[in-house]
Amino acid sequence: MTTPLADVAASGATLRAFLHGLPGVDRVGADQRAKMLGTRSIKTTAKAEAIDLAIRMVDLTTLEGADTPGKVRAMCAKAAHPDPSDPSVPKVAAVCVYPDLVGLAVEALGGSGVKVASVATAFPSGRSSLEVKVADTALAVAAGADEIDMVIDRGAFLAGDYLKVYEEIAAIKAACARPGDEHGAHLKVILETGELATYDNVRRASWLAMLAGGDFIKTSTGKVQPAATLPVTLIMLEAVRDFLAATGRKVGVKPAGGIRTTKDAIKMLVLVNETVGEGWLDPDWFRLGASTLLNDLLMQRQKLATGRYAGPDYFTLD
Ligand SMILES: O=C[C@H](O)COP(=O)(O)O
Repeated sequence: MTTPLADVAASGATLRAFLHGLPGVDRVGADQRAKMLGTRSIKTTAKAEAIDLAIRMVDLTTLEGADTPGKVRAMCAKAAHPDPSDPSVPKVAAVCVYPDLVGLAVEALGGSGVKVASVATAFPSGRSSLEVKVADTALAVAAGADEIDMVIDRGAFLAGDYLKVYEEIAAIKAACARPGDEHGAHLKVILETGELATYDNVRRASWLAMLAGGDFIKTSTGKVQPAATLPVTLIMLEAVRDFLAATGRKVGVKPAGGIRTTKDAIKMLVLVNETVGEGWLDPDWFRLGASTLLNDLLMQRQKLATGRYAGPDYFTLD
């Protein structure tokens, strides 16, 4: 007898049986399909729309030990007005920073509509106790983070301790709650696909994160290679599509790490359109986590509008 979806995490054994019962990923098929979709070209008018959509989907990110208040303030200004000389350029979806910089980002972005995302849970390795991870999350939520980007415990996942990973995600989801806010901070669950070894594991980790309550599944921290590849993003998109069909709950997807060019971003949008359709072509359901993509989107946007590139000093540094 199959375990109902609501009960799959009743024990480590039921969870394992469920995750290992998911259909295996055809590796060659996934690579080929992602490659084929990655070669699709789009028309100029569609390209202009795609660039603006991609800008609206960017989680503008800085996750460096050397991040200063000044750098984060400058990034927030850019997030709200990517090109101050052109008010037709849309704002990005969110900025993404370390927990100690959330308060500053909230203040800098006040009223702009740009969300503040914070990494948490001993990012990027995730190697700490659950107590520390919950406290890390609570700090960011209390400082006003709209979104939490947590990392899964890859060590536990690869050792087959799926229940530990599930319970940790559920605990972090609980730490996202905020008094007077029905949903609390949105939880993005970073799988760090570059450490998961197989596409089957990417599918299993996607389901695990969604079953445990993740609002988004995210490929990578940006600190491990390979990061947001097309095949991995494809597998995660298929997972959210199948999860919606099975449970009625829609989950978002965020590829992050190594997305640097307009071409990279448009390939991602084609993948979304062809895999899960227009329902995910929205910043509420699809994000592009990137530290340096925005400038290229702005350059290509201007090239489309004017026929020429701005000089290299035109846009502020990412
Ligand atoms: O979440 C976003 C990533 O950390 C950014 O990675 P990136 O620097 O390769 O764009």
